[in-house]
Amino acid sequence: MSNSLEHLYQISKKNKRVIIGLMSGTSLDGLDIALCAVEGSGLNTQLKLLQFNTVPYTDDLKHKIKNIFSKRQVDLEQVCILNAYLGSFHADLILKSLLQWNIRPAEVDLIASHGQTIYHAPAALHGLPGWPNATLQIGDGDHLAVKTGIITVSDFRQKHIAAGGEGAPLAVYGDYLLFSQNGQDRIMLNIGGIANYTYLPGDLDAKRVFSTDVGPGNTIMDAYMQHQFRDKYYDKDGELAASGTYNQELVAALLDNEFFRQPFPKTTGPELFNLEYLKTAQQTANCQNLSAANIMASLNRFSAVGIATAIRETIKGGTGAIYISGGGMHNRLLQQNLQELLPQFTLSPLTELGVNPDAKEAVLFAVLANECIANQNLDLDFGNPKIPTIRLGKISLPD
Ligand SMILES: Nc1ncnc2c1ncn2[C@@H]1O[C@H](COP(=O)(O)OP(=O)(O)OP(=O)(O)O)[C@@H](O)[C@H]1O
Ligand SMILES: CC(=O)N[C@H]1[C@@H]2OC[C@@H](O2)[C@@H](O)[C@@H]1O[C@H](C)C(=O)O
Repeated sequence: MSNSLEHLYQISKKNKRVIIGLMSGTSLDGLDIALCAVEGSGLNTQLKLLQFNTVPYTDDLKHKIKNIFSKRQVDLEQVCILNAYLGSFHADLILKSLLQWNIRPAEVDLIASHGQTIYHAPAALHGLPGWPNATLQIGDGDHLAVKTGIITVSDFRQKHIAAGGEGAPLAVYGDYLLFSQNGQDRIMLNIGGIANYTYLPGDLDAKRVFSTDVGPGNTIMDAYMQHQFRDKYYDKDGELAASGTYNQELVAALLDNEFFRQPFPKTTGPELFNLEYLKTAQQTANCQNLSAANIMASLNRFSAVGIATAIRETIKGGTGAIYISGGGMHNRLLQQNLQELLPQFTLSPLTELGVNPDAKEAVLFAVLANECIANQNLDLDFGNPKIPTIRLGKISLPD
């Protein structure tokens, strides 16, 4: 057996693994690096976050990714180059973080790399009869494995599609394993560029568990801020939106899309929710001349209503606990809007469950890599063809 294969086999037999989870999401703000100690697997998984870093991308890198991100036509040479570049660059960022944390690469068992989504095209979005769900993440795992010397699991979404899903949300697996609680209905809400949540019923019935995207979190707000104000990437603390008033007609027009009528679970992305989407809604609502503050207030309300409506549909007439993660939890107006729209629910930051909310998605990928490598059957069955019971990810060996 080769050294790497032997090493992989040894790691698969371990009961405790040190795993680095990586996430670079649709907001393109940087790379989240979560160093995790994972014990056990499946329903016996215990996870401790040992270290966490977010390394912001430079404006130049953001610009280069944006040029090929969620666009139907791009420069294919740039896609090809960025695929190799991001893999290798993420490896550099890991090595720097490990140095900072005083940890040798040999102490790490696995890297779990999400990569950078550059296009997400579920069939419901591309609408081409007979063509499959599809999604594309770049930043190849081989570059991470070779440069760091650490076995890398990456490209988690393809097998999900191959097995009947849409390639997302993958949060369902980790959320179920880490956060299910007997006796409490939970919504694990993540507000990134796109907002999604996992429903965890208090009776722990896996057949009722699901994760779904619910529409925009920050993505249109961010796009509008960046377009309107060259030096602003997002509406810090929701201040601009809070200085305006939302326009009811515009909010209604924003909500009037087939995506909101599709059943759960469903997925989406900035391929749909972008500035063009806003422009069309403004035309429908006949409100092209709103101030920037009023547009931001409307977009903020739109995100909140989309999220709240989906949650109320999931836990009909009930109450429950909502644990929030993702950058949108720092947007005060969005939080106020959500609390107003969901008066029967308790909204808390994920910190309350002992996990850094900014680290959550990176942590969830560490859990997926752990499941991929664990020398045990996957003891998960959601009974939902869109949430396949399958090990996800591709394994890259360093030599
Ligand atoms: N202080 C803040 N005030 C308002 N918004 C904030 C603040 N901090 C972060 N955000 C928002 O959060 C976004 C980043 O969130 P996050 O990193 O969770 O998204 P992501 O992981 O890239 O997206 P996704 O989960 O869709 O892949 C920023 O682009 C911004 O819109
Ligand atoms: C294709 C893709 O990258 N989707 C992301 C995105 O960001 C949030 C939402 O849209 C979610 O569906 C998914 O990420 C999380 C981590 C998931 O798969 O659960």
